[in-house]
Amino acid sequence: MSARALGKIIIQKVLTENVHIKHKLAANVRLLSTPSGIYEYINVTKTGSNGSVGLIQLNRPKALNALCNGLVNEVGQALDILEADSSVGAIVITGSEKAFAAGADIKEMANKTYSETYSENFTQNWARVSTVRKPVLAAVNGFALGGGCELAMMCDIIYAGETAKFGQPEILLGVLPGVGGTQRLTRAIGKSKAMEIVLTGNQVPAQEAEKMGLVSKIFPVDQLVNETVKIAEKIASNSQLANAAAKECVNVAFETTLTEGLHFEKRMFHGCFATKDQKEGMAAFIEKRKANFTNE
Ligand SMILES: CCC/C=C/C(=O)SCCNC(=O)CCNC(=O)[C@H](O)C(C)(C)COP(=O)([O-])OP(=O)([O-])OC[C@H]1O[C@@H](n2cnc3c(N)ncnc32)[C@H](O)[C@@H]1OP(=O)([O-])[O-]
Repeated sequence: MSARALGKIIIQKVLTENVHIKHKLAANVRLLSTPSGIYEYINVTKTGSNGSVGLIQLNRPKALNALCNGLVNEVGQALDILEADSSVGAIVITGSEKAFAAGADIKEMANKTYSETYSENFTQNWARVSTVRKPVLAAVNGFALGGGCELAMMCDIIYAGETAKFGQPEILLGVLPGVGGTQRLTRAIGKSKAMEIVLTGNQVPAQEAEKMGLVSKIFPVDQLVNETVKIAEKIASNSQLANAAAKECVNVAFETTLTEGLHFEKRMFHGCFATKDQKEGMAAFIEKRKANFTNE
């Protein structure tokens, strides 16, 4: 089958069974593929007005989007492409209604030895998500467990469907979270709650996760992706330079003292005055018109 025919089938799949992209958004969907061909474990499209939102949908339904090495590599490739595409201002990562991702692929890693994990530097390819400079939003329906919860936490904003469930059940497998679960969870919700989740392996419903501060907002299951794309579209309409600088500042808040963080933020703010987008944004306000940012 030709790549074009395969592409058509995948687009149709995206439109009909996957992520409830409504007609307005679907009209903008364009298929993206790797340099070497079509993805096996994910669907990647550009959506929103002018294709300004990159949408990555994890698509390994039989294994509840378990994060095998191939899937994680594909997410990395897609992020490279979307990061390099100047027409994309924000990225959304989602799964299916049943599962965002049920964790790292247990079957794939069950027989690994310590020397293999150490020499391969197992999980190093997961880090790509957290190094993306454009805003990344997670739209979580269903299970976000283990590495799935960690993947969501690598994103900048987490939105959840009403029936989403978060958890770090690695302890039940005789291990512990390995791609940031203990660290990001503790920073997000504090020691006691994080410890409870990590040590019990219990699943936390979306409503509870929202109260703890892990989730920013909850939407009905069938509206989650649409609503997340809408917010991503709004973010994508900002200056990409200002977005990246603001994201850097918020992330620095996790890594440094308040004094250092305030200093860094002030310097980044000063830096904005070197951009055309600052001139355009402020002129647009004064002239009572919409800003037309050029990311310069
Ligand atoms: C690496 C960095 C550190 C991260 C570590 C981790 O994430 S450790 C992981 C932490 N995560 C966990 O411990 C969660 C493990 N998963 C579960 O506990 C349950 O699947 C469930 C509660 C999510 C859903 O229950 P349910 O009764 O609705 O569904 P079901 O159970 O019938 O599953 C359907 C199919 O999906 C398959 N599959 C699912 N997950 C995985 C996986 N992670 N792997 C592989 N396969 C997985 C499952 O085997 C089955 O396939 P089969 O056998 O029919 O060919």
